[in-house]
Amino acid sequence: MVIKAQHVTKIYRSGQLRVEALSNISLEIAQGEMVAIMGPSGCGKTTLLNCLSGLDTIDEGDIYIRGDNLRDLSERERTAYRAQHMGFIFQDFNLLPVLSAVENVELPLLLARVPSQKARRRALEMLEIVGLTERARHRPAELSGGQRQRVTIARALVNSPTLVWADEPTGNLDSTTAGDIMALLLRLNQEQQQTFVIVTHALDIGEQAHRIISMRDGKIV
Ligand SMILES: Nc1ncnc2c1ncn2[C@@H]1O[C@H](COP(=O)(O)OP(=O)(O)OP(=O)(O)O)[C@@H](O)[C@H]1O
Repeated sequence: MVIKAQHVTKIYRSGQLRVEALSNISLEIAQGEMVAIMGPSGCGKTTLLNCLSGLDTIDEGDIYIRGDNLRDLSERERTAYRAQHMGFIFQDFNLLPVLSAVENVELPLLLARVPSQKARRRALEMLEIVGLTERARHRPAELSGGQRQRVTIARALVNSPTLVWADEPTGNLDSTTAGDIMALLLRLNQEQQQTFVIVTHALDIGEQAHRIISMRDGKIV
């Protein structure tokens, strides 16, 4: 199992308020699986993704990524682990506005000290895979929403992560573009055996995954 969660509870506290966002969640996700996390607004989907990926900490339970208990890793180790083994696709893109598409995509490689020529080659390869070769020199502001999302995907996958986390990857795209993006993720999942965990509201997107994890009120149902 690539991911194993056992009895995970996550509580948000602010002042007197206490929200149990995850209640006693246990799950397993296998290498190469594409899993969709679905459920109504506020049920804890984003929280689950943030906790499983180690972006956020949990209050009770254990999360194992490829056998390593996240609890046993320091903040710095978890950050390094994410940089090496994980890719993130979020809805608000997080692209750097002053960099071109290819510069945005090669950034994770340069941060990992890959030589610049090699990084550029690999970034252009990824842009070709997502069908954006012609837009490589454009900045995010000069791209459409769907094109920006494809740059985000190229950047998330450029260092061949074993695990890819996507939070509403098609959230603000029209249904045709959303379908194209999902087809792209499915193809990459098949070709490269990467594991995908996708949070989505859209049933037509979720149904294309290998498995749907349904949540309600912080629990898996
Ligand atoms: N930083 C926070 N502090 C306090 N409560 C929070 C915080 N983040 C989320 N919550 C609460 O935790 C619960 C789960 O939120 P989460 O964002 O995980 O839900 P979601 O299923 O992703 O929702 P949506 O589909 O609307 O994005 C909600 O009740 C939310 O209000």
